[in-house]
Amino acid sequence: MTLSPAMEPASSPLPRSVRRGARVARPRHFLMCRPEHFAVTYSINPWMDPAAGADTARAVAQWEALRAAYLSLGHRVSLIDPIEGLPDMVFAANGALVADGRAYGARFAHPQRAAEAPAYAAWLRANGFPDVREPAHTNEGEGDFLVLDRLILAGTGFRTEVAAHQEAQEYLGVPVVTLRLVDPRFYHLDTALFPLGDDNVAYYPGAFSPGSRAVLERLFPDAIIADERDAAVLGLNAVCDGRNVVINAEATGLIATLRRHGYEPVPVDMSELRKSGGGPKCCTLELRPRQVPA
Ligand SMILES: NC(=[NH2+])NCCC[C@H](N)C(=O)O
Repeated sequence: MTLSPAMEPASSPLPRSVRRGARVARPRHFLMCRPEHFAVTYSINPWMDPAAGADTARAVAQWEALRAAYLSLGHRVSLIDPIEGLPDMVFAANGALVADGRAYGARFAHPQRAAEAPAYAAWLRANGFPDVREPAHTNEGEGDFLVLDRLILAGTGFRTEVAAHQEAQEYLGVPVVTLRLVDPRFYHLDTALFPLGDDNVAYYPGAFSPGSRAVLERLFPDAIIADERDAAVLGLNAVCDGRNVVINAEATGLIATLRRHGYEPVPVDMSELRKSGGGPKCCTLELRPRQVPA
């Protein structure tokens, strides 16, 4: 039933636009890498247990379903060729940070992934993003840099160095806000927080230092707060286009909360890729074109 404005309850917890179902999706351009060489052969985060093994065919099937979900939502997906011997290359988010048509290249914290950085930089240069900055400091791309409308949130504590936050800010000319991660299960910012559009976010407070939690409360008084159960299935490793939220299916509490706030959850099964510590967002690098001034 649609309420006429006069009939709306005086103190509804949600903004009027949400009650009218006005969340608007914006089409995106994503870069992905098919996990043909996916494996868990080393351990650089607490999710990775080489002894437990991983099923490459299952990972590919889950990844194909993720790609199909993006395409069905009207997004564009480009592909970078996977490289043998780089089992984590499927996690395209770590390959760079692309904003306003320019790319800030990655520099991985662990030697096992180092060769991914030049591969992603070369792809970007050959595919419409000639402006790729070679970073002087360790950073794992969109794993630790999340772009909002007016600022970039940047994680540190496990992988990306604060010096890289400053380097990205100087290069891109966008304010970069440093957030300190403290729980090793949430070693990248994109495992603990995702942008919702409209300069709002969803996050799990327990992943952040007290000071960073206070920063988040101050910046995002209307944020969606996730609990530990949803965080522990990597429910925060989600991709929102402003309306649809592609999210791990097991994050049932967060899925219900998102729906209540007017978002359209699109659950996906990423259980095989989670054995490496990844979810939908990790598999997805957003390619943001140059903004043409209005
Ligand atoms: N954007 C992400 N959170 N990527 C997940 C990367 C997973 C990979 N095994 C690593 O530890 O580096």
